[in-house]
Amino acid sequence: MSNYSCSEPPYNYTTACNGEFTMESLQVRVPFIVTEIINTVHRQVSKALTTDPSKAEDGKLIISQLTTLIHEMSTNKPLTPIQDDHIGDIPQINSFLSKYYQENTWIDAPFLYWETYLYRRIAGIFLRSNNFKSFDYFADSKKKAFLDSVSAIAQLVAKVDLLVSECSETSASVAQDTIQKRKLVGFLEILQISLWGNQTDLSMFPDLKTADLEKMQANLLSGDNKHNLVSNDSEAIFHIAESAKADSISIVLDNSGFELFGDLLLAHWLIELGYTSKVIFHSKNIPWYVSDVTPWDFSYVVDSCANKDTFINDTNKSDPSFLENIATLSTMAQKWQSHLKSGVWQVQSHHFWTGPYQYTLLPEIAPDLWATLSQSNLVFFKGDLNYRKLISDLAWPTDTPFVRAIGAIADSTTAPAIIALRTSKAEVMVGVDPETFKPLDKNVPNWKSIGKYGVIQCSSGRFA
Ligand SMILES: O=P(O)(O)OC[C@H]1O[C@](O)(CO)[C@@H](O)[C@@H]1O
Repeated sequence: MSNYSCSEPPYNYTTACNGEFTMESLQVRVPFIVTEIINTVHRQVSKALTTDPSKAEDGKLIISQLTTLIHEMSTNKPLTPIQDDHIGDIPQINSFLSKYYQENTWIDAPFLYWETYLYRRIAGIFLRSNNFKSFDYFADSKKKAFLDSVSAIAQLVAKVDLLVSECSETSASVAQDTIQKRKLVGFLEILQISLWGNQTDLSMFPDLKTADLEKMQANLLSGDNKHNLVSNDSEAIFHIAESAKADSISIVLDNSGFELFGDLLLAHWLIELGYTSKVIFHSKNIPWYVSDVTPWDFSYVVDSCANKDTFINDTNKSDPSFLENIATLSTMAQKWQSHLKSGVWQVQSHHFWTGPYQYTLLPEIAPDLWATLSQSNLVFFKGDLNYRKLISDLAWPTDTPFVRAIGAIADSTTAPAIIALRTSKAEVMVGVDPETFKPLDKNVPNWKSIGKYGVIQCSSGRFA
């Protein structure tokens, strides 16, 4: 029996309650993603047939388990316990499943639950194999989307480098309040870069073409996206950042590639302008929602940026301004590499991030992680899934205050400032004024789930 009600908001956001988008996800979008994984493994099997028969057999077994999974989804079977793969989190996930969602089928279960269940179950299929334990079935698409972003990356690095140097100017001829204004303007820009990078997510757009990616990035570069920001606490965030130098700031990452690049620029800004002495990046430890960052992706992106050859090809090799930007990027990324060596930047992974839990449960389910996050003054949560978990994926009325929706982790005596940078790809949203959302409700079909609108929201926690 499910423990939610579809009749009165706020209710759990489920396929059963919310027809169109979740149903489309269950029947089309997500099966497409699983089918792409099957195709990827199939290519591995074909290669291994003559050279490594045991790998080929292993691959075939994986394909059959993935096929079973698609069949269970399409025939709306109950969500069965996940087989243990011994990385440590499955018993807790299964007991959560049996406590709250026993006997739920795919359609009954909350969208948040069945989708996280699916990605965790897929990871288990690979982790339990002999030859594919550390195989990242999403690696190729993540790499491609990153390399396709070259033009936007080159332009953004130049922009951020300039903003940092303008804000760091120490000459007596520039008044302090001018520097302060520049810092505010720069901070607002950086937040926008990190926010809109979240549009380029390969689970929402699994078939993302280079031209579509470039179009999204062009909207970010031109500033057009700013009109689609429906809730914006950026100035409040700036004042919290300014009010006290933090020992650490945390960024709970979402997608690799272009979005991660924007997050690295945010971290660069925070260190260069002295807002903190340490940035902790929180990544996933298994392939997740197609393009989420794993520690491997993190190193790949930083190292690729440090290496000038990554982006230079026959088309751009004689473009002087491009080459200048790539040189700037390389210098900046070499600094990032040394931050990673010295611990100024740290990448941490925790099982909690790939569980099904809403973040009100963070202190209870992962007290160690919550202790780390609480030591940071600011914790940035990137993207749609983190946002849904922050607000327990409930269909709150759209003008519910963000602080109310995130519940206990907004505690005003102990909690860090919690910041959401999210482009909206699901029907749940809070903290938007009626004069903003009412016209959208009326005029833009499915405006909350099309990935075009964004929010920058903040709970001030102990800085209230
Ligand atoms: O990468 P993000 O921003 O978390 O987006 C992924 C989310 O968007 C969706 O496509 C729709 O909610 C889900 O796959 C997932 O919740």
